[in-house]
Amino acid sequence: MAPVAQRLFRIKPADMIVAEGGHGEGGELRRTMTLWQLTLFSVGATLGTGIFVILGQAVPKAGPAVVASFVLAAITALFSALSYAELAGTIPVSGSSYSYAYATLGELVAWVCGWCLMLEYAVSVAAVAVGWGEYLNRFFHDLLGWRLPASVTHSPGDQGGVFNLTAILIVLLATWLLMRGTSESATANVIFVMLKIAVLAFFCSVAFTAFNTGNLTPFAPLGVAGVTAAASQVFFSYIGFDAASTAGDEARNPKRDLPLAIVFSLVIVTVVYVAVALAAVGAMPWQQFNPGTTEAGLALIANQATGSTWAGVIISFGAVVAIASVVLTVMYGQTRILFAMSRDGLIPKIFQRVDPRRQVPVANTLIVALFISVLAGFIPLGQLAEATSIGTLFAFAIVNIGVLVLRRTRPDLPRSFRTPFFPVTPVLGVVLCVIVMLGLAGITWLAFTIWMLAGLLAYFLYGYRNSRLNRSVR
Ligand SMILES: NC(=[NH2+])NCCC[C@H](N)C(=O)O
Repeated sequence: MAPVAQRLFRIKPADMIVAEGGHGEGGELRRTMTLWQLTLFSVGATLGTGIFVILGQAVPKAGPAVVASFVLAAITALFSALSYAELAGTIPVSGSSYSYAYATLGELVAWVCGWCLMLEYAVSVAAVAVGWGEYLNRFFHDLLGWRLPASVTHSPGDQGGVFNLTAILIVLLATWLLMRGTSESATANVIFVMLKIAVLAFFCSVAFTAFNTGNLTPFAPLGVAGVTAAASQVFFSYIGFDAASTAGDEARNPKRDLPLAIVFSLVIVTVVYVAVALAAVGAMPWQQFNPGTTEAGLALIANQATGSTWAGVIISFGAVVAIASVVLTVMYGQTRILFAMSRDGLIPKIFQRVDPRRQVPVANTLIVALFISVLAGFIPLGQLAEATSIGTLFAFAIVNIGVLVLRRTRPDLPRSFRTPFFPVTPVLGVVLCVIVMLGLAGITWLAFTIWMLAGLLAYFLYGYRNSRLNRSVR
């Protein structure tokens, strides 16, 4: 048996990761996704509750300068996106940053990364599902003048909530779709994304009719600190541009397409967000964005701008259909990450069992659905979103470090994309991730610490012993 340190930092060779991509027990994943589908897959995983709900919550922190916060968050995301693109083009498999860390920084870091990805994926699905419920309720309210009772639309303790049934509903619907197979879901996703962009464009056109430049001055009433605080909060809305990196095993031409899909999707969402944020703060004085009452914020602004509820009906209907696509694609991503971790022996085998008829990891999907439902039903949106961001930023930092390491240790590997201005870009990537993390609440840090300790415990009790690399390193 190898000494402990050697086992903790054992590396899974990049070539080996590439060679075994897509094989599970009982079947293989299919290579069906094109560049177009991969890009829209990432956009679909990104545009969601962040822009539809969290924008409204961030305005009181920064004032009209929330637009600058969106740009700041986009820049943070961009540095990490370039690192993702480089690693995705070098090690084009499913499993995202987890697989990259395994090839560069060793098993323990890979495990930590995979554990953070559960925050980025499973926990974020719960957050998104809660935002979905808000729009469903706004839709009922604006169309019928009736809403579901607070007891089944809020988490316990929040405005009389008992448990958030609406959020759980959408999780179950996505589970059902995923069980029917990937390529069908990818096609459905293209339609959802188109709809989502159409709804946001509609919002902009309505809000711009009520645009008042007076609303933009003073631009940054709460100063630079307000802008950065809001940037930490809206960072959540950018999470997901990396989603294509979880579908490497199902991409037709992963080496060429994954890096492009990652960068394209980030550019698309940045343009959309800045336009929507500008339209929102131009249409409504920032003082009227009240942190407690901005539920389904975009619909509310549109109603104010038009003086009637028809615009709200359209926006909330679109949001309900569109945010559903985030739940779908991100849940898909989570199952594929667990698939990769299970293949490596770090979590139990049940996660890599592929149903031979449907070619889908069925048990895996059901376990993920259960975990997400519990979170979505019982924890409020703000906390879920912050937990998502802190875990994601940590994983992003590791990816940036991974680029630095792999250039040194494996300069020979063919890279279909190289991050520009190396090593400045990945180093800045790490620094920006840390700055944004520092903007998150103390309670988020506490939850994150507990989550990480639980992860380490799980690793030493299970993964450390059952790792498939145990057979090669002796
Ligand atoms: N891994 C993910 N793509 N998670 C989804 C993140 C949330 C998404 N950015 C939104 O605004 O709703």
